[in-house]
Amino acid sequence: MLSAQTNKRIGQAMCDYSMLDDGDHVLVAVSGGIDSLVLLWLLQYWQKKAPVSYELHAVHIDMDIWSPEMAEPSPLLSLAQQMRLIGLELHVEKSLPLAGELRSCFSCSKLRRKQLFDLASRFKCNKIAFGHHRDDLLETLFLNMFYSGNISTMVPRQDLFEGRLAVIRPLAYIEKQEVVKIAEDVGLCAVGNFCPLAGDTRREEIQNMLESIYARIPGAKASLFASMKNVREGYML
Ligand SMILES: Nc1ncnc2c1ncn2[C@@H]1O[C@H](COP(=O)(O)OP(=O)(O)OP(=O)(O)O)[C@@H](O)[C@H]1O
Repeated sequence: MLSAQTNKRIGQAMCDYSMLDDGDHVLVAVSGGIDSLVLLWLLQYWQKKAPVSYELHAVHIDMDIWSPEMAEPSPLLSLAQQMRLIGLELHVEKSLPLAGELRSCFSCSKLRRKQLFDLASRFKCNKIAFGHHRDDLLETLFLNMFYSGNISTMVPRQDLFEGRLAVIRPLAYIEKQEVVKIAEDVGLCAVGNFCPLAGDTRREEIQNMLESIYARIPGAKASLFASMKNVREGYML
């Protein structure tokens, strides 16, 4: 189900950033997208063979976008089906209202992040796992350079609140296509995304740009990824 190479890369990321420790309680943020479903399956799969013992708490924030008039089934029903396949319970929490703010990807994800942090504290979790992978990290690097004028990305591990909580991204070293392959092998399916704002056009633009670079320059993706670990500060402005 997990190729040796993919397994090795996930293990390397876990090890490089000490992602899991004995006694950890990990809140796994499950959107219903394929990345976080694979993440949850994977953390459960690793639980059986990891040298450390940890607990998983799968949590979904219901963004309350679906309505019965929509042609497709409720995402919560589809999500319940995926959870049966994984064999874990899912805690579903209604999203907090966006107080006076216009709905945008930025405002929704900021609020969701805060809500997940609060839930981690409520469930006594010391880690939160997100489903971001290597392609997400690379795209964010370019998004930040092109639109915010800084060189940064999402890190595989980020310690917050004086170390009381750590955000971890166990898929940080594997590519989207490896995530999709795991999903196919396990039989996981992404749940429909009904957000009218779905499809981040800036991110899509960067994705297209990177895809065309990867197609033209062999090894460019690996090299770009390696460069994030090899910043020569003395040669920056
Ligand atoms: N509604 C949600 N409830 C819980 N966690 C979420 C939710 N939306 C996003 N997340 C978390 O944030 C991560 C990144 O969010 P993003 O919006 O990029 O996800 P996505 O592309 O919709 O789904 P996925 O990353 O699971 O394929 C997800 O992998 C997941 O861990």
